Amino acid sequence: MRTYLVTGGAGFIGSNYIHYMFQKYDNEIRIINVDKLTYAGNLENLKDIENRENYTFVKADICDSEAIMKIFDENDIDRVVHFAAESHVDRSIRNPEVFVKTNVLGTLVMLNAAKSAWELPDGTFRPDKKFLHVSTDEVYGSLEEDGGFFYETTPYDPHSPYSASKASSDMLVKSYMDTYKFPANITNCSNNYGPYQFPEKLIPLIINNALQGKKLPVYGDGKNVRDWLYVMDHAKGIDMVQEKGRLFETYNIGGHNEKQNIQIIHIILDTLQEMLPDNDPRKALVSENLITYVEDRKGHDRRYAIAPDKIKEEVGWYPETCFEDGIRLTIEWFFEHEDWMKNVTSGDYQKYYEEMYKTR
Ligand SMILES: Cc1cn([C@H]2C[C@H](O)[C@@H](COP(=O)(O)OP(=O)(O)O[C@H]3O[C@H](CO)[C@@H](O)[C@H](O)[C@H]3O)O2)c(=O)[nH]c1=O
Repeated sequence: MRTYLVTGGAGFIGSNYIHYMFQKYDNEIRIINVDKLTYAGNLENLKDIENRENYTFVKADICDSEAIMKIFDENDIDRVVHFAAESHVDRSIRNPEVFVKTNVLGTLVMLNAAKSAWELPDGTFRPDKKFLHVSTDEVYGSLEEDGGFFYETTPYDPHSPYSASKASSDMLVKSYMDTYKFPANITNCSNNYGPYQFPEKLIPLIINNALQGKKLPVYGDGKNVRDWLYVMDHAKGIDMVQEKGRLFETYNIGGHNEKQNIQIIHIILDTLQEMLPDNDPRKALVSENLITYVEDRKGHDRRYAIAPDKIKEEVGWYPETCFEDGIRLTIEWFFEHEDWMKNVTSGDYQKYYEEMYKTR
């Protein structure tokens, strides 16, 4: 039975990945989930699988090398899938330190722990051990509005403290592959959306605000473009890269679904109107009048878009969920999980929201 060590498995993408893996492999795998449970990590995301015999949760910080080494000492880990990261660009602009600590130093700790557990006396690695580092397309910088794509060969040009920290972590993984032949892959994904996403990110924030008749903040002119990827497609892509991809390679994972932010907001409003029953009082609150243009994000990247070729040709992966279906599934999930949203938006979130949006 293959044993996975998943970091950040209580977060948005990590918890979707764990769900995907149990749906796919059921009792053929074991998953150990290590998560620090920051504001963005939530064990509620894993309620339905927490009692499985082949699942273990460990509360630990990836920067705590002793705690991480202990997991490797006590378990024969076959796969590491490294999600744990500070991920929100706006937060990184206000407080970069924690991004460097978690994303850069945390990745180094994970690399060192896996290396020492997997390395043989002759400097080669135990067969069939693999590390996958989950990263972002933001490391490539920003594209022109009217064309071009990110390729795996595109030079790195990160702009925000967040993307700079992810670029640094990618470089560390690359250095371990180049120097030690450490068995790893890097994936760089586009913007994810779907169940369990924390409402600091555009899509869940707009859904949550619209349902309460709160303003919908649009940064700048609203014409920045993101390439939206349904999170379960991403989870599948990660698994396929790890099992079918060439070791030491980078694979970009994109949604091939470019949309301007303002288009996303209109689609959400239309879909909410369509899905809410006539007798639901929230229906009257959902309105285009809530759209409010606010101060732009500092250094706001204009456009991200990933070329589909490499992962499709080499691994056979492509995004299966069209945006129309993905956004309906997402909204449906938020309708069915009102308590989840209430929980994550109580307490600290209110403070964050007021602080972040008070000048906006
Ligand atoms: C929260 C918020 C965002 N925006 C804009 C800023 C961006 O152009 C776009 C999406 O913003 P965010 O949801 O914060 O996502 P973005 O900055 O693109 O970064 C995401 O996507 C990246 C992948 O591209 C991930 O690596 C990041 O971890 C993830 O946070 O919407 C608004 O106009 N208003 C808002 O209130």
